[in-house]
Order: sequence, then structure tokens, then C-alpha cells
Amino acid sequence: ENVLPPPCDSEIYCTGSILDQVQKAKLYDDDKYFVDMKLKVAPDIILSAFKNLSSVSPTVPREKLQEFLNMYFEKPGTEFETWTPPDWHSNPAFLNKIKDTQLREWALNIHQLWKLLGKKIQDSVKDHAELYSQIYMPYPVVVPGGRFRELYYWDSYWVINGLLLSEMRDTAKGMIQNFLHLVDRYGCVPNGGRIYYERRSQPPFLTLMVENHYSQHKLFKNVQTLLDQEYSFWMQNRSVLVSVNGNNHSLNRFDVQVGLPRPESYTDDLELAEGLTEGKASKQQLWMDLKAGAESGWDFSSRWYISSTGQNSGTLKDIRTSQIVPSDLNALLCRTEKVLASFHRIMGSNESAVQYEQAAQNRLRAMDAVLWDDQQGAWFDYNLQTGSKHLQFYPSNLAPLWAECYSDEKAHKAVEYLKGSGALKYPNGVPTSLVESGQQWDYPNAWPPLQHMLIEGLSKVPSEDAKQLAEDLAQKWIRTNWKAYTTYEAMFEKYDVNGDGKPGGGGEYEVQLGFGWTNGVALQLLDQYGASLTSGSRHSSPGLLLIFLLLLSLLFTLH
Ligand SMILES: OC[C@H]1O[C@H](O[C@H]2O[C@H](CO)[C@@H](O)[C@H](O)[C@H]2O)[C@H](O)[C@@H](O)[C@@H]1O
Repeated sequence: ENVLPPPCDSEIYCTGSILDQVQKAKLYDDDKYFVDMKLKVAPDIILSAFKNLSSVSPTVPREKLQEFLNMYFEKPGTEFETWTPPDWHSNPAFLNKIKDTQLREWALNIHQLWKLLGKKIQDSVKDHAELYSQIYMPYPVVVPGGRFRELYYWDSYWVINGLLLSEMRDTAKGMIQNFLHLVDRYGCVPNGGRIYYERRSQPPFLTLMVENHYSQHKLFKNVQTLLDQEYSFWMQNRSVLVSVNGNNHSLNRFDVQVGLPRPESYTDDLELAEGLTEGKASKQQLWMDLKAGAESGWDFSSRWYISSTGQNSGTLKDIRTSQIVPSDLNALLCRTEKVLASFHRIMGSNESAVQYEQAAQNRLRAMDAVLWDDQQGAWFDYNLQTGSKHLQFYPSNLAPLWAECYSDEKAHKAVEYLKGSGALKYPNGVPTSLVESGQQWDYPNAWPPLQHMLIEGLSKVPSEDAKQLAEDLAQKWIRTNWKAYTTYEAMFEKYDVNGDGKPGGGGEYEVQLGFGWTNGVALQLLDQYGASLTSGSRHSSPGLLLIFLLLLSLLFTLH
């Protein structure tokens, strides 16, 4: 088990006795608080001061620990300087597309939020990296908000799409440059901008970020090289061979070969591992699969459970993320391969373009063979332990529609699957699953990125029916976000499908507000469907109400 590397090399933020004792003492409500604090002096001085302190009593009493923290650590959030995005202006064109005046006003409020969520990291983080867990970024970042005081990888895809609608091209470009810088430094994009995230990633959206931003711009050779490098990271470290009907298929999974508890959720991981009887090795396995769950972005969900009987059931202790081949990750990589092929064509490197096209075709074939279920009519996660699919509903079962990675008539079947799944009956969005596990990536929570991928996927299906469904889901989601906003004056990271404007819950931390991807998705839907969306239900739109009143008065006249 010692072969596994720790989450990072810092003996304060990722391993060691200070981390262990401070987190176990539960001095703060959230374990993330301590690992986000800045050191007041060099790590060596802090380590030897702690050594002295624990030589008196190996378990340092709570009050002494608090004194020690007051002396050597600063509260989180001090690493930013005051900054307002210079490319922010008050009237981006997309606002004029929104017909409902209340929604238009709200969109302007959301647009204003970029000024609060945009942060510039001080130069001292670059010059004295050893004092911070925050990773220095050369360009300003837009953070999700709340406890998330750093850049997040997959969140930023929706943030950047929102920034582009807000006509903040420089801020969006800076975000992308930060991610390219991270690939250059780490070989992949870490989960988020903290050193304790550096040995795991998140769903790889960088190529699609570049595609959206550079569509009207020149693509540079060095950008292409870094995108290729990120792709290689996923192929070299996250591939798995699946054998079906005598054929081998290469697909991808989330898999983090890193030991120890997650520093930012240290006591959660320790407590979860407590009852394990099989010794330390199985603890390490649990912690690896928890990190792989975090890498998936779905931390945590029944989606990653494999119980002792091989079923997709159980509790968080049954998490086996690395033993599951996810449909959405493979759909995303398929779309990435196609975009990388087109980038290489633009750059004139036809040989590489052909290789990527071939990779996309191979993946399509693998997804057909391993993930597609013709009887059900959707793509399901594949369990490597049992060699079977998990047939429970998750919006990720429809991800290939969003990625446009499917063959034949599958799209129409998938729309029928969705209609029959039971997931469309909720008034406030599509739930993350139909299982109430207490985890945040399950029922009754609905998450912005999943709503967006589903809506975009349906809107691309060549059928009026699917397009109408997409629009109906957009209306539901906007109404949920709007209702919560009118009640709490806030945008949340997730919502409750039954709550009529109620934020989501569950999982290991309180629901957060801010919120980067929620804002990005709301702006995208308001842009796309702004001509028809209303702040009330569809039936209370002024047009329909007027027709209803006219009919009513006609009836009265006839009588
Ligand atoms: O601290 C617990 C976990 O928090 C993050 O996950 C959640 O927030 C992220 C930021 O919005 C989001 O990307 C992720 O999908 C959420 O589940 C973090 O990414 C995890 O690594 C961390 O353990």
C-alpha cells in the first residue's frame, strides 16, 4: 500500500500529523477549511514547531491545536487581490433575446455575478508557493462560489460558455490558458486549483472549451500540442480493455491510484473506512475509489456502488468507481476525438487527423458493443466485475446524444427510453437518479451540467418531438432556478426536483451558492430559448392567458 503516492507531497496539506490531528479535532465545520488556509511561515518552521508541541503530549489538546493554528495559519481566501473583470460590460447582446421582462432582469443579475466570482490570484502565490494550497494560475479565474474558492475543471466548461454569452472573451480565454498551463505543468488538468487535487482530474472538457472559444479564432500549434497531451493522459492512465463476445474493446474509466483520505474530506474518508475488517489494504482501495468518484465529478452517487452481490446497490462503503465503465466519460471522449481530428485537419496534420477519426470510430463501435442496450434503448454504465450493465436510470445514459456519438436509429430509441424512464415526471428538472441514497449525485437532486447536456442532446436529435422535449425541460429548469432566486436571491449549485425552487441537499457538505455552472447553464438556456421561456409555468404566459380570456368571453357572449 506504501507504493501508492499521497494526494500531494505537502507534509501539511496532504499527509502527516498536523493534518491528521487538526482534522480529527474537528475545529471547523468543514474539513476543507483547514486545507485551504495559508501558512504564515515556511512549512519547515511549522513542522518543527508541531514536533515540539507533540513531544509534550503526542495527541495535542484541542485548545493547544487552536492556538497553534492561530499562530501559524491564516484563514482561507486571503490569496486573492481585488479584481473586476475588465471585459465586463452591462449590456451583452444575448439579453435582448429574452422576451419575458422578469427573466431578462434576472439574466442581467446573473451576468453581474461574474464580477463576484472572478478572482485574481496574488503574485505571492507564485513566489511563495510553499505557503499555499492554492495553485497559482497565470490568468484570473472564475470560481464556483461558497466553499469552492478555486478553479474547478469540468465546472469551467459551463462557466466559460456563460462568459462567452456575457461577451467576456478575455476572461474566458484566460480560463482556458490556465487549463493549458496546468496540462503543461501536471500532464493533465487537476480536479481543481488546489495542490490536494493535483493527482486526480475531472471529466476532460478542455478540448471542447477550446472548440467553443476558438471557433472564430486561429488555433495555435502549442495549444494543439497540449490538447494532444491531455488526451494521451486519459488514454495512458484511464483506459481499460473490455471483452464482449470474444472481441476486445478499449474504453475509459475514472481511476485514481492515489492513497490516503482526501485531505479536504479527511474525517469523512477516515470514518467511512473505520468498520473495514480486512485491514489497511481495503481502506486504501476504498479511498482510491472515493477519489475516482471525485474525479468523475459525481461525488458521490449510487452510480458507483457495487454491492457484494455485484449489484448497483449498497451504501457509500460499496463504492467501486474504478470498476465501472461510464457512458458519459466515453461519450465525452468520443466527441473530443472528433474535435481533435478536426483541429488537426485545420492545422494541416492530416495523419493525426486520421488517427483521431479512427479512435472515434473505434470508440463508437465499443460503445455500441459494451454500453448500448437495444432492449432498453439507451447506453448504460458497464460493470467490469460482473461483465454486465447497470440498468438504473441516470441522465448519463443519454450522454451519447449530447456528444452526437451514436449510430443508426439509436437516438429515437433513446428518446423513447427517456420518456418511459419515469425521470420526466418531476416538476423541477430531471433527477440525477431515481434512488434516494442520501448522496448529492442522486435523487432528489438535479444538477445544472446534467440538465444542460440532456437538453442540448435532445435539441440535436432530428425530431420535432425531441426538440419540444428539450424546450420543455429548459422551461422547467429556468423556472426552478428563477423561483429559488426570487426566494433566496441566490443561485445554487444544485436543486431539488420536487422543491419548487428549493436548493438540493445531501452529501458531505452544505449546499453552496454562487454558483458558476448554474449561472452558465441558465444564461445558455436563456440565450437559446429566450424567445419562448417564461418566469411562470408555460401556461401562464401572457399570450396563452389572453387566448384563454378571449375564449372565455366568447363563451359568455354565445350564452
Ligand atoms: O469537498 C468534496 C468534493 O467537492 C468537490 O465536488 C463537488 O463540487 C465541485 C465544484 O462545484 C464539482 O465539480 C463536483 O462535481 C462536486 O461534486 C470536488 O470536486 C471534489 O473533488 C471534492 O472531494
